[in-house]
Parts: sequence; C-alpha cells; structure tokens
Amino acid sequence: MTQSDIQTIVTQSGKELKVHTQLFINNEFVPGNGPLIEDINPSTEEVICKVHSATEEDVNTAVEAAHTAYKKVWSKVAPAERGVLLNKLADLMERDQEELAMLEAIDNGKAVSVARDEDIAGCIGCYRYFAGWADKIHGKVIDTAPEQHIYTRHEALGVVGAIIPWNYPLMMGAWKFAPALAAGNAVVMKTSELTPLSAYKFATLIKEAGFPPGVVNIITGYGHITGSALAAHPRVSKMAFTGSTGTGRKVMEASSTSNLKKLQLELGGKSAQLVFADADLKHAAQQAAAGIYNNHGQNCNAGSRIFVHESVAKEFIDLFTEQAKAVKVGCPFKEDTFQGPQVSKAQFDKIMEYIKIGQDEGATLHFGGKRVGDKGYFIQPTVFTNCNNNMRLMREEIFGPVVAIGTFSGGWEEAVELANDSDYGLAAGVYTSDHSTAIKASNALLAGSVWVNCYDLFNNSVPFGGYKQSGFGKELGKYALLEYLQVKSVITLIDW
Ligand SMILES: NC(=O)C1=CN([C@@H]2O[C@H](COP(=O)(O)OP(=O)(O)OC[C@H]3O[C@@H](n4cnc5c(N)ncnc54)[C@H](O)[C@@H]3O)[C@@H](O)[C@H]2O)C=CC1
Ligand code: BAL
Repeated sequence: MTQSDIQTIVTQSGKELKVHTQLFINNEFVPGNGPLIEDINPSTEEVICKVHSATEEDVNTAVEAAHTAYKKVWSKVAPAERGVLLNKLADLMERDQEELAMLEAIDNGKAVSVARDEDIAGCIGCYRYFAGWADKIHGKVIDTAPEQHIYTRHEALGVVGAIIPWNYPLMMGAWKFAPALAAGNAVVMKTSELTPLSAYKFATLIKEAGFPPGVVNIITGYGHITGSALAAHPRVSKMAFTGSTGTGRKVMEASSTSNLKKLQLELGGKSAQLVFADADLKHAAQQAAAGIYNNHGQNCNAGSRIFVHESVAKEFIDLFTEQAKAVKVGCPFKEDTFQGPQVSKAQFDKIMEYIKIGQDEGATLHFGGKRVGDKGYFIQPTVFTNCNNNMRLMREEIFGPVVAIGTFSGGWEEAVELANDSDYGLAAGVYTSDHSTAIKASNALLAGSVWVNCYDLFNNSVPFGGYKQSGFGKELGKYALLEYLQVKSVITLIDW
C-alpha cells in the first residue's frame, strides 16, 4: 500500500506541521515498498501518521544512490567545500530548531525545551565541529631512505551505513553523519521505526544546504528487514550502529557473513555512579539524579547504579529522593516539563516489569514505581534502595527512570570493584572532594567515559564510546573522524 509523501499533523500545543513520510533517496522523497508503519505519539497513544518502510530492494536503491554519488561526485568535491556544506546545514538547523524540537517531542516524547536547547543545540555544534575538520585531514611523509618517497593518505571509506535508535533521533544521526561527511563518505542511514519524523525534516535541510543528490540517504523500516539488509549489504564499507547489545551482535554477524565491513558499535550500559563519604552530597545528589533521569532514563550512559558509602547513605538517599520528587513529569509541550513519556508501549511495559522484578528480588522500592496518569507511557522517577550486584535490577539495562542504589563500606578499591562488576563499560561517575581518590578511581574504572563531580557532560570535541559489551569505536572528537577514514601507505622509489 502506498500513500502520498506529505502529511499534516497537529502537536499537543495545537501547532500544525507538515511531515514527510517517504524514504529520502537521491535528495527526493520516494515511496517505500514495505508496509506502512503506524507512528504512535507516546504521550497520547494515538497514531500521528503512517510512514513508508524500506524493503531489501529499497535498501539496494539507497546504497546504489550513495555509491554512485560517492564515486562520481562527492569524492571529487574539495574538502573545504564539504566543510562549507556542513556549516550551512548547521545554520539551517538553527533556523528550524523549534520545528525540529517539536517533531522530536511528538514522536519520541522528549520535552520540547530539552530537545531544542540540548539535543538540537548539540547537533548544531556537532555539525560545526566536524565542518572544521573537513579540510584538516591529511597523512604524512615518512622519511625512510634517500631513494624512497613514502607518504600516507587518509581516505574516505566510500558508503557508510548507519543504524540509529529512537532515544536521540537527531543527535545519534549527527554523531554519525557529521564525521562521516566531513571525512568524505556518502551515507545511508536507517532511523528507528519508532521515531522517523525529525530525520525526514532534517533530510529537507540536506537538500536545501546543497549536498549533491545521493550523498545523504535516509530510510526507515523494521530492524529485521531494513536494518539487517543494510548491515549485510556488500557495497557498504562501514556500519555505525547505536542500539542494544543484542542487536549489535546481529550487526556484527552480518558484517562477518557479508563483506567484513568495518564496524563501530555504541551499545548498552549499566553505568555506576560512586558517591564517597567526602563528597558534596547535595551536589552529588543533583548530578546523580540528572545522570539517571535525563531523557527519561532512556540513555545508553544512564547512571543507573549508584554505590554510596554507607556512612553517608541515608543523607545521600534523602537528598537524591528530593531530586526525584522534583522531576516534572508531563506533556512534552509544556516549557517546564523535564520528563515526558517513555517512547513506546513495549518500553513502558519493560520498565514496569523491572519495577516488579526489583521488588520480587528484595530491593526496597523507596520512591515512585507507578504509572503517571492513565494515558501515555508516563512513569514516575523511581528509586530502589538496598540493592546489590546480584540483582537483575543492578545488572540489566532497564532504559527507564529507575535507579538502583547500593552501599559500600571500604575505600575506593571496593567501590571500583563493584562498579567494574558488570558486562558493560560505557560510563561511570565519581563524587568526592579528594583529588587523589578521584584520579585513582577514574583510572581504575573500566568505562569509556568517567565523569568526576558531574555526570552526562558532553562536548563535541571529547570522544565517547564503551569498553566491554558496551561496544567499540568512538563517537565525537578527532577519534570519531578517524573511524570514518582508512589509511593508505604509498611507497615510491625515486630512482630505479
Ligand atoms: N544504547 C542505546 O543507545 C540504546 C539501547 N537500547 C536498548 O535496547 C532495548 C530495546 O530497544 P530497541 O528499540 O528494540 O533496540 P534495538 O537495538 O533493537 O534498535 C536499535 C536500532 O536497530 C535496528 N535493528 C533492530 N534489529 C535489527 C537487526 N536485526 N539488524 C539491524 N538493525 C536492527 C532498529 O530498527 C533500530 O533502528 C532498550 O530497552 C534498551 O535497553 C535501545 C535503544 C538505544
Ligand atoms: N547519551 C547519548 C548517547 C545515547 O544514549 O545513545
């Protein structure tokens, strides 16, 4: 079944928006051959609109468009010009920041103020940051012998495939598009079937900025159809993936059984926040609460496990609970809302199930744990105490506004051992007023990012990516640029 591309939708604030619902290939919106997908507003549980989905054939078309664009046009564009286009794109996102934020709010349930001032603002900065790198990519001459001239070249990979989740639709796109395009690659991105709308608005800005047709292609569809076809495509040179560890394994398998494409996997987490007895407890409680409740807990680096020294546990838990109680849960279109609904019924059900599991396991449900209202997927910020590392609550990624708090009685070594006792290693937090404890604990933590006396503090120039089963490869910073390049050595004999 097909439907025309542009649909009119109305936000909860009464604003009418036109949205694209077809696949974006070669700078045009084209129908997909898969089934139409109902896109649900998680605040109201109503259908916002239906979007087209891509079949394997559509994936082939998108990859072919990217391949042709890369070979015939994009690889011949001067690096500085790539930077100009990325900066233009950032300017257009800034112009349309409010509309992009509204699309994230209706589709994902994010508070519109958070989407605008954090997500989209972060994306704009990301495109500008990588625009600056576009003409600063170079190899070097390696002096080996007078009769030889040897140099390295940092070359684009060709067609990059990207699969992104629903928790940060535009930002997870930016973290991949910006370095991939700065490095000179063409991209086919699959958005989550749950949150396709903001990416299609972004697609119109790609065209308006002047990117040649085929350099950026955006499609949506189900993971087992569209995602798996992209991950297995023989013309895709690299796959950048953000999502669950289980799906990350499938993407890796697809690479292994297809063309051994290069991979970058940004996966799940169960990040620990360590609160030492000498910490500024009020500050620690405020930071740690934001560390779990930001984005409704739907955060790969959510600080979902807290270990607090037993001597200050009661005081810290009281301060933390005050923070949880103060979280404004409600309609994403109200300017003071901090937490909207969870993204989908499946996620809502999964989180509520974990809240039950926590109680069955013997943890204390200290605060929250209930649905908010009777419509939409809203959940109270929830605090469990008396938790230990044997509990599923402490070991499994819940991806919701649920924190599990346990205690330790010894020094930093014990706290770090508890934090490191996890299959994951994405991030960690350390709260202490002692510089030596901060450095020793940070160095010993098996995590890709460690925040000291803060949490969730991102900067476009600072790399982010996990240890252990949280994945590999870095996003952001110069490290991310290198993920989208390959190095060639050219060895020449001057006289022969
Ligand atoms: N680390 C992170 O940022 C994220 C972690 N998650 C975790 O995963 C849980 C489940 O959420 P889901 O949306 O189901 O995550 P998911 O990992 O299944 O989905 C992420 C993306 O992968 C695609 N996908 C699914 N199956 C695929 C396959 N076989 N081949 C290629 N692509 C595929 C999806 O369509 C989506 O675009 C969450 O509760 C959370 O624990 C989910 C989203 C983001
Ligand atoms: N916190 C940004 C990365 C993510 O949740 O996927």
